[in-house]
Amino acid sequence: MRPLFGKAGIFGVGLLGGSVALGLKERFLVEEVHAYDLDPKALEAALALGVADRAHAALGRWVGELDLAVLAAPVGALEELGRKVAEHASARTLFTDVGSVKGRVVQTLEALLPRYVGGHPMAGSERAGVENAHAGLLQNAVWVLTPTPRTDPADLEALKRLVEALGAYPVLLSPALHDRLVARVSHLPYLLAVALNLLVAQDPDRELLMFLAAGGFRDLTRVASGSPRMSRDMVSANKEALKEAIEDLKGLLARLEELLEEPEALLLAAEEAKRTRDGLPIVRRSLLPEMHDLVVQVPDRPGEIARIATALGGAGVNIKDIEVLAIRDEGGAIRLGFASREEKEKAREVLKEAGYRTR
Ligand SMILES: NC(=O)c1ccc[n+]([C@@H]2O[C@H](COP(=O)([O-])OP(=O)(O)OC[C@H]3O[C@@H](n4cnc5c(N)ncnc54)[C@H](O)[C@@H]3O)[C@@H](O)[C@H]2O)c1
Ligand SMILES: O=C(O)C(=O)C[C@]1(C(=O)O)C=C[C@@H](O)C=C1
Repeated sequence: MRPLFGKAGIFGVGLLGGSVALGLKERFLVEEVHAYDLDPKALEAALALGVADRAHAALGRWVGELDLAVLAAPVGALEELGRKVAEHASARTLFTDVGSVKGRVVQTLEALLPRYVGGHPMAGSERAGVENAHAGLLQNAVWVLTPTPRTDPADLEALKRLVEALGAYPVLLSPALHDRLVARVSHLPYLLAVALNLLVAQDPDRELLMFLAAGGFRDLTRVASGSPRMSRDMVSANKEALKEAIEDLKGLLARLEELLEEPEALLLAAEEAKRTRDGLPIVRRSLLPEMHDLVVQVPDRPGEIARIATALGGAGVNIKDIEVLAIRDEGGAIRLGFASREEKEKAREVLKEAGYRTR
C-alpha cells in the first residue's frame, strides 16, 4: 500500500501534534515525519519517542519540500507561526491545523499559505506535551474540517481521506459555525470547570470542600487541570461565540434556580438533561480492535502477573491487552484481552489448570 503523503511536517510537537505524528507513522500514512518546535526539549522527546524522524529547531528550505504540514501550536501562536512558515512554503504542501478555534485563524492562514484547510480534532486531554501523545487519542474522534469558498475541493478530499485513515470521522463545518458550536460543547464547559474550582478556592471551608469532592465534582472539572495558558488562549480567541453561550447559560441557571420552587417542572428539566446526556454517542478510544476479554482473580502477592503471563506464554497464548482492574488487601483482578474467542478459551483453560479463577 502506498502512503497517502511523502514527507509530513508537524509544527508544534506537543500532545496533539505528537498524536497526529504517531498516527501517521503507526498507520504508514506518510514516508517521513519532520517536527518543528520552539522548545528543544519537545524536539528531543519527539525523536526519542519515535514520534518524528527528523527534528528542526529552525524553519528553512525543508518546509517547502513537505507534502503535508500540520500546525499544532497553541491557538494564540498559530497565526504568527503561519506567517513564519509561509516564508518557506511552496504549493507542493497541503497545510492544515488542529487549533481549537477557527474563525480568525482560518482567515489568516488561508491568506498566507498556498494550500490550506482548517481542522480541529474533537479529542484531547488535560495532559499536555509530546510525552502524553498517542495515536489512539484521535481514534473514533470527530474531526472538524472547515473549508471556505477558497478551498480547493481536491485538497479537502485529500484531508478527509487522511482523517479517515487516522481512524477519525471528518465533519465539514464553516469556521463560524464551528466556533459557535465548540463554544458550547468545549469552551463553556472549560470555563464552568474554572468557575466551579474558583467557587471552592474562594470558600472559607476550602480544605473541607476539597476533601469532600467526589466523582461528580471531579468528572465535571477535569479539564481545569489542563494548561491554563493554552486554555486561556483558546477561550479568548473564541470570546464572541463564548459570550453568547454564557448569556444562554446564565438564563438557564436563573430558570433552574426558580424551578427549585417547582419540583415537577424541575423534574422535567432534569429528565430532558438525562435524555440528552444518555444520548451522547459512545466513543471507544483505542488503537486495539475489539478484544475478547477474560477477567482473572489475582492474589495480592509478588510474582502473580509474571506467573499468569508465563503460563499463557508457555501455552502459546498471546496477551493483546492487559489492565489492572482493582487491587484490595486480599487480592484483585486483571483484565486480559485476546485477539480471538479461541485464544480466550485456551487462556481460560490454561489459567484454570494453573489454579486461577476467571470470568
Ligand atoms: N489539548 C487538547 O485537548 C486539544 C484538543 C484539540 C485541539 N487542540 C489544539 O491543539 C493545539 C496544540 O495543543 P496541545 O494540547 O497539543 O498543546 P501542547 O502544549 O501539548 O503542545 C504545543 C506544542 O507547541 C509548541 N509551540 C508553542 N508555540 C510554538 C510556536 N510558535 N512554534 C512552534 N511550536 C510552538 C510547544 O512547545 C508544544 O510542544 C492547540 O492549538 C489546541 O487548541 C488541543
Ligand atoms: O480533554 C478532553 O477529553 C478533550 O476532549 C479536550 C477538548 C474538550 O474537552 O472539548 C478540549 C479542547 C479541544 O479543542 C478539544 C477537546
